[in-house]
Amino acid sequence: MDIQITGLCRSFGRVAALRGVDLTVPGGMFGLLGGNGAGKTTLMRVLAGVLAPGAGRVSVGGHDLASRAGRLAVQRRLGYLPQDLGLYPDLSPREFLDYVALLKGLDDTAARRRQVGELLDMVGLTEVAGRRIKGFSGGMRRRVGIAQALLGDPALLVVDEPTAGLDPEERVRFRTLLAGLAGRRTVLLSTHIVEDVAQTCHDAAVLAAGRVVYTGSVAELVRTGEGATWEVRTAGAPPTVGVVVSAVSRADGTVYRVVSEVPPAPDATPVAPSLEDGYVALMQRHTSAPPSA
Ligand SMILES: Nc1ncnc2c1ncn2[C@@H]1O[C@H](COP(=O)(O)OP(=O)(O)OP(=O)(O)O)[C@@H](O)[C@H]1O
Repeated sequence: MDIQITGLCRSFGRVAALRGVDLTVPGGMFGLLGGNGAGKTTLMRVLAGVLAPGAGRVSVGGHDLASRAGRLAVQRRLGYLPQDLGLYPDLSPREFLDYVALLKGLDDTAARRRQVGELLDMVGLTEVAGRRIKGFSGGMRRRVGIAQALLGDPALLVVDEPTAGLDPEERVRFRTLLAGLAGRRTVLLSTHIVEDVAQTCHDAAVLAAGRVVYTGSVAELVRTGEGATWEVRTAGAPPTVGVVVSAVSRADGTVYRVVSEVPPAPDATPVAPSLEDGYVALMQRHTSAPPSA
């Protein structure tokens, strides 16, 4: 289910959260990156029909979100995992999913139970399906969250910061689960964890201050860091030019990885960029460019 967004604006009082977003999401798994306050959650909430769009046009699977009929049509085919999904701690995942399925209008008891069972299986919670959610780890709770979003087999899955706060093992497991879901549906993954996008998405967009500053392939975003990623070995002070993205301390000094348009030190060595380097280079160029109207 493709998404076409043109000139989308959305404000909260005097705060302009989205300031003319133009974006096309073709399908498959698509990453939406951006720092705190960039507008990611606002965009997700507009797409999920939780917030009405301000100015601009948003079309999802050919349905225009400006009309109530369009929003309803999209909501029927959309699953949403918000950043702060409230789970009922005293329910088991089976009870919780059954409850959400009822709210979503799955009235046929046998079909509902079958679907809940299949989803519990898909997210790897069958063995704990009868236990109370309150004893679950962060990763298990997110898996309950993704299962509720998948009720009704939506063609579009909108997932907001799903791996924040998870330990590395849970994070890897959760993002692999998401990537597997993208086979036959569109998954829009909003995150500020660059590595999650690097490992799961072919295409991505970057939001900054309510605008799209990059949209295209992840490989191309990595290339933004080419010629601007360096290593500096020193026993002295850290480089003051560019952005230090990592510092590995060793017995003979520290190796700094630096993103900078110019060599950050006379003996700096150019290195191949990662997605994080490309992202930092993009943000650097964006913030040093004169503001557009
Ligand atoms: N309900 C609201 N009322 C007032 N301001 C809001 C509201 N929601 C978002 N904002 C503001 O809009 C801007 C964009 O916020 P948003 O939550 O969309 O960004 P984000 O990219 O998701 O950030 P984060 O990664 O921190 O969640 C911020 O300045 C935020 O303070």
